[in-house]
Amino acid sequence: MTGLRAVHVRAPGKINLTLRAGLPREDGYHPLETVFQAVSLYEDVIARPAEDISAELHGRGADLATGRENLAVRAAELLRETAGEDSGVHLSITKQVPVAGGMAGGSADAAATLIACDQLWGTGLGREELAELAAELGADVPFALTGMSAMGTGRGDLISPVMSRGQYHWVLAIQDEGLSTPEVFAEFDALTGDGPGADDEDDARHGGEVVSALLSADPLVLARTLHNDLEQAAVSLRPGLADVLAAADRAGALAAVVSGSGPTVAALALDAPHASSVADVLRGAEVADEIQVATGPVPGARVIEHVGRG
Ligand SMILES: C[C@](O)(CO)[C@H](O)COP(=O)(O)OP(=O)(O)OC[C@H]1O[C@@H](n2ccc(N)nc2=O)[C@H](O)[C@@H]1O
Ligand SMILES: Nc1ncnc2c1ncn2[C@@H]1O[C@H](COP(=O)(O)OP(=O)(O)OP(=O)(O)O)[C@@H](O)[C@H]1O
Repeated sequence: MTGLRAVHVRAPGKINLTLRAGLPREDGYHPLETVFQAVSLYEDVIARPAEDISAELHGRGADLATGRENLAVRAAELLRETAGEDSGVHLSITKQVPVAGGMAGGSADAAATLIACDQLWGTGLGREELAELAAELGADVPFALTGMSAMGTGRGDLISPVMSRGQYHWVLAIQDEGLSTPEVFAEFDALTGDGPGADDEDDARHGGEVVSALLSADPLVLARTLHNDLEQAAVSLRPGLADVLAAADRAGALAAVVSGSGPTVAALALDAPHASSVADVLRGAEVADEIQVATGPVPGARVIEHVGRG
């Protein structure tokens, strides 16, 4: 124990700029090649010393489970066990990232919790060991630690940072009712059969295109590279998403793509004023429950405040 009274950590949601998925492996996971960008919708976790591990949720997640079903609680338990710690923590989590929205909100909670508890308990584990725990918790958790822009391979959990120039402006079309990630992957399998997958020659080229687009700082160049292999599966489960994609196009977005397993649609704009005008048009089109603007890339899970000893 460090004697700290509280640690506040913030972690971002993500968009998959490009995502290529292959055929399922023996463990059921799909090999991925994806380029992530962390965006300015955040999860805030405040960790305070307590006897046991518990959580309370505010914002979007107010009705989510606060027991072991919660990925943040599992993150605290895993860290406690790994570090041989015997103290507990109370987690106060404020969610901005849509729940089950394909933007990895639960993963951001888990990443923020690992950092917050590590600081609170003074576990002495390094960033690399925390990244290993992150991968145990879920495929999207390691990226939430790293943030910015990165390539994800393996299950999407092997992260290599990617250079990016400039800020990109996004309009996010958010739905109240989420999609289940395993169901979207199962629909992807049903639609692809044993067709081509991530080990296609084209795929490596595609990831490379996004990487050079990010160096250009030009949203028009990035727009041409957005792609998601899971989009068709998400649209098949939620046909209304086709209307969102079409409405984003009509609203003048440079390009739009379903993020990860959906249902959030991310539409790329030229700059901040353009994002605000695309957002207004999309609100008027009434194709989503909520429209938000966000920018990226932004940093991964980081400490905002330590509340001192005393
Ligand atoms: C769709 C993405 O958001 C893209 O970044 C991620 O691949 C999903 O990552 P995640 O939600 O952290 O996924 P996990 O919690 O590890 O896995 C949930 C379920 O999603 C499916 N899953 C996930 C990742 C992956 N590479 N292949 C999969 O098939 C599996 O059915 C798995 O049981
Ligand atoms: N802290 C948490 N926040 C949100 N969901 C959580 C959390 N812990 C567990 N869950 C469960 O996980 C499910 C998906 O969570 P999440 O919001 O991370 O979805 P997602 O953004 O689609 O994830 P991904 O993009 O990583 O697939 C939720 O429906 C919920 O049941």
